[in-house]
Amino acid sequence: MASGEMAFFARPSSSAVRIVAPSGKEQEPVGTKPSPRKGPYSYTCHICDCPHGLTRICLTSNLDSTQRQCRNILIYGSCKFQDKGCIYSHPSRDIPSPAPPESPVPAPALPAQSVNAPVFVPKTPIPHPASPAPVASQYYQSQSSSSSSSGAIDPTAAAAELRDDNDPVVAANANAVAAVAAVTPAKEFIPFEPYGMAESMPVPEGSMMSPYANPYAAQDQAQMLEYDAQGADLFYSTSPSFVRQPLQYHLYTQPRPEDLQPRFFVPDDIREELQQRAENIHTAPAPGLGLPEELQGYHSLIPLEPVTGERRKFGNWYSAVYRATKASDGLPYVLRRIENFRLKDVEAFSTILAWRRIQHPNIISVREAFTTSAFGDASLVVVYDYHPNSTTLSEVHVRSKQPQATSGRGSRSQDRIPEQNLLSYIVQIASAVKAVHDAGLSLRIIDATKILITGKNRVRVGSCGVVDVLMYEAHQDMASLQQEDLTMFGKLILALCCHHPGAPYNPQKALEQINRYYSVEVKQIALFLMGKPNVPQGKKAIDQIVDMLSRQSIKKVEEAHSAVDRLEAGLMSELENGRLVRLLCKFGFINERPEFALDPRWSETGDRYIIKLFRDYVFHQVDEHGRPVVNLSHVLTCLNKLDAGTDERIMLVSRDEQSCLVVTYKEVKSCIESAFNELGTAAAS
Ligand SMILES: Nc1ncnc2c1ncn2[C@@H]1O[C@H](COP(=O)(O)OP(=O)(O)OP(=O)(O)O)[C@@H](O)[C@H]1O
Repeated sequence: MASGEMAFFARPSSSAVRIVAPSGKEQEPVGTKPSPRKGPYSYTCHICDCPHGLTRICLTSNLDSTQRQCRNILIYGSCKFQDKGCIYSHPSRDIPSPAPPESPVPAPALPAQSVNAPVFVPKTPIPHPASPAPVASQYYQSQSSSSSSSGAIDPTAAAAELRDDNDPVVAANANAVAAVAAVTPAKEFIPFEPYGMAESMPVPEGSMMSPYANPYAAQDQAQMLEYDAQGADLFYSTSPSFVRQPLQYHLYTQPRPEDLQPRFFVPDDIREELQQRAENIHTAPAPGLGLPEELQGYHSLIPLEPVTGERRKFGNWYSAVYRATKASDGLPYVLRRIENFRLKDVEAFSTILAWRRIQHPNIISVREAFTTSAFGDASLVVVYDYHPNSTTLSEVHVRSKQPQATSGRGSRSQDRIPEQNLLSYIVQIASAVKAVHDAGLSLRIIDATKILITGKNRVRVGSCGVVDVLMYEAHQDMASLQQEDLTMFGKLILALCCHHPGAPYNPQKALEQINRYYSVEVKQIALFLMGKPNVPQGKKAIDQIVDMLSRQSIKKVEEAHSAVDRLEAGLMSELENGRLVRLLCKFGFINERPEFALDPRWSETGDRYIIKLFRDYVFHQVDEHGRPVVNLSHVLTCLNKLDAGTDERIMLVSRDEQSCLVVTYKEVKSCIESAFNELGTAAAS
């Protein structure tokens, strides 16, 4: 850790604060303990030996105490000890409480309006001039280490000590301490530039790369934009009219200390996946596609496959797939449209009701079905759950052409499917088939183009119920339909093993391929599904496959449990972040509030002043060169200690560096709670 950072974590060994006389005045030798009433600078800390007996905060000053206004007036608005021996001056009770200490305003070189203007900060670091570089923070840094042994910390002594120095540069700095503190860059707005810091950050030992490196740095812009534009040119005759910046999935948590990663942030791969899905849901429909604006309560239709080129068929019917938003719940759904379908019997929809009851992790849920003329023809539409960023098994493993989904996961793998992945697919599909057969239904189509990969090795069978409506008139026997399901399942395995859709039509060659690359287990399953039943009743059953897969099923259950554990751990880390965000929201409600309860200085006085100083301590630290310290680990550490309300003490220094308060996190926490409760009570009344 950089030495500048260490200063943040330096823990004062004592809360005693020595008051030092300004130069030119006589100073009592350190160690003597005169009566607090005797001399202007000869008293010790409120905490250890003050007449107030305060144990909460320690206030310091280097002014004459008889002239100096009591800080309790400044902070609490009143002093309990005003008539009981407090040595400071108290204004008449009729006079309103003065404002808290303010930073000295530097000589007005700029018009008043410019004071609050955003500060321009060049992106490239500007070399700091020799003077006035070593300012107060540098002093604190050295003092904090020495003070930990002496037990005395005195920020105002910085100026005094610097003045004593013969070095004219340092002496000039001493005069500039207060002014510099007033215009310290800590108050400036510095745009957060995570990757801008990469060069200055140390690379942890043993790390393969800088923890602050942009994970996308290797990708060139064109590559990233390809993701952005993917599908748009392919799918739409007119290109989308908007320009969108490519999303950098890891931008928001960089830079971050590597050791904090597992505890405070969801793993990169999971976050990227979830963000891609969220982004996928919010893609807007391209104009000029001639799609209906509204359709039985669905709007914002967007095609999920190319609208130009070869028309897609579903059996004998032309078909199209759209994503649409349902007006009643605002969620995205998939509409599978079958063109030019004339429904002869509304009873055909009865099977859709049966499908709606099937909720299975490997089946895409069926929501509803209806007919519509909104497309200009008589269309059948079946509505399914939408799984963003998914792609079909065919696109990834079977089909010879390039993937064409709006935003599918990964491109087609030319490689053989690893045995474990293949078995995982087989177990999941067998589970789906079993659920459907147990419900007295049949899938009627088990094909690589209709099975979606919706996550890592996660498949779901789709397009359920459509064939039931289309073929309702045929009144086919359910038992034989289920037998057909099993045969189709076997064909699918052959197609996947050979990653070719024509493989099932040359089973001999396909089995040779399986022999070469896969285990006997896979071959036996494929043979059983494709072959003739060898059971007395003359029928194959999905339960037989489930039995054959029992060993694999146990493995997959274990893997699924591990995956759940991993996700829960990720969720847990975000849970912590949620806690910190709530804390930051409280800060936001309290700090810099312009007016509350008719008091324009509410957020600057009383407990709120401590909160303001704590905010500065957490976020507005500067290093020895006056540069802002953007140190996430400092922020997280402070906020966690605050949330826990620890007894650890920290020293809060006012912006003018004229006073400091030594408080515990517990005390800051209670200040925040009381200030926030005040706001909450007022909001509720
Ligand atoms: N429920 C769904 N959620 C998300 N995307 C889906 C869903 N159903 C289908 N899709 C996507 O819609 C696209 C088109 O689906 P479709 O079933 O027509 O597949 P296909 O590969 O084009 O098959 P075909 O060649 O038979 O048309 C696919 O890329 C698929 O990823």
